[in-house]
Amino acid sequence: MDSTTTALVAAVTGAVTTATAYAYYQRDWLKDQWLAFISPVIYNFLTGTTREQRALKYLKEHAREGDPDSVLATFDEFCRTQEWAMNAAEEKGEILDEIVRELQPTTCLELGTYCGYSAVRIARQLSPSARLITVEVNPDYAAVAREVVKLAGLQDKIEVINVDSADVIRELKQTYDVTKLDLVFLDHWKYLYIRDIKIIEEEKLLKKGSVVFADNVIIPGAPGYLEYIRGSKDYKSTFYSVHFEYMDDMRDGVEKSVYVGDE
Ligand SMILES: C[S@@+](CC[C@H](N)C(=O)[O-])C[C@H]1O[C@@H](n2cnc3c(N)ncnc32)[C@H](O)[C@@H]1O
Ligand SMILES: [Mg+2]
Repeated sequence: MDSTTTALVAAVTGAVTTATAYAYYQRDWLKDQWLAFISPVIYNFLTGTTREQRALKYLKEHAREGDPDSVLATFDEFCRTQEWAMNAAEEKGEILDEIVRELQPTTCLELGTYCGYSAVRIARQLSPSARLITVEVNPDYAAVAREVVKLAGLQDKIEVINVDSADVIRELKQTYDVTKLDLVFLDHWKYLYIRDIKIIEEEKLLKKGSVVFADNVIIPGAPGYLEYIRGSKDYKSTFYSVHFEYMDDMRDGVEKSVYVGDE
């Protein structure tokens, strides 16, 4: 081998080794991408339906109408026995349940509705006068979520808005008659957590004791948000180590931040 070939072989071997090591190091992230985006595309192509339509069909066939607990249990069953979906799932759901029980919020905002699993989870525990505004940018997901909410009988408590989260937050006071938010659930795309919490602050939508609950701060991960919220004197934050949704061998985390700043 001449020196050019030797250098080329060394460079290729080095690149492959580095890429393999990186992929191994990032294997949870890769698994997440596979579950969330790659495998459904293949299945959708083969069946001519979407995962969300398949989930809705399963819910309509198996859940008790007007019974939110049955809708949640059936959705969990679908995700564990049929297809994975990016719902907050049981373990994080129980933490969310506990927050709602303790806080007794009147006005709740969720960013990232998807099929409405966590919206149903939150709204089923709200008092008669309380409400949840949930925001979903994808029209197909929003349409499924509205049907899931209706199946659970919670359409009077949950408003599903199909607009980008930033636009809704800026309109909350004017258009949606919101004064302050008691509970904010951040569960849309992770890089948007920091953008949107800052808009929520600018709009002065938090009051002392408001809770901001952020999902998936480890997988896919929201490091910038964690650094911001933990470094701010306006929040007291607690991290919970939990399993990634429907994956008993993957660790994720959620961050509960209580607002203690000026109103
Ligand atoms: C992880 S899923 C939400 C899961 C849901 N909270 C649950 O636990 O049942 C994230 C959702 O956020 C939506 N999303 C992403 N960016 C958004 C934005 N800027 N505004 C509103 N929704 C957004 C995505 O379309 C996706 O459906
Ligand atoms: Mg999530």
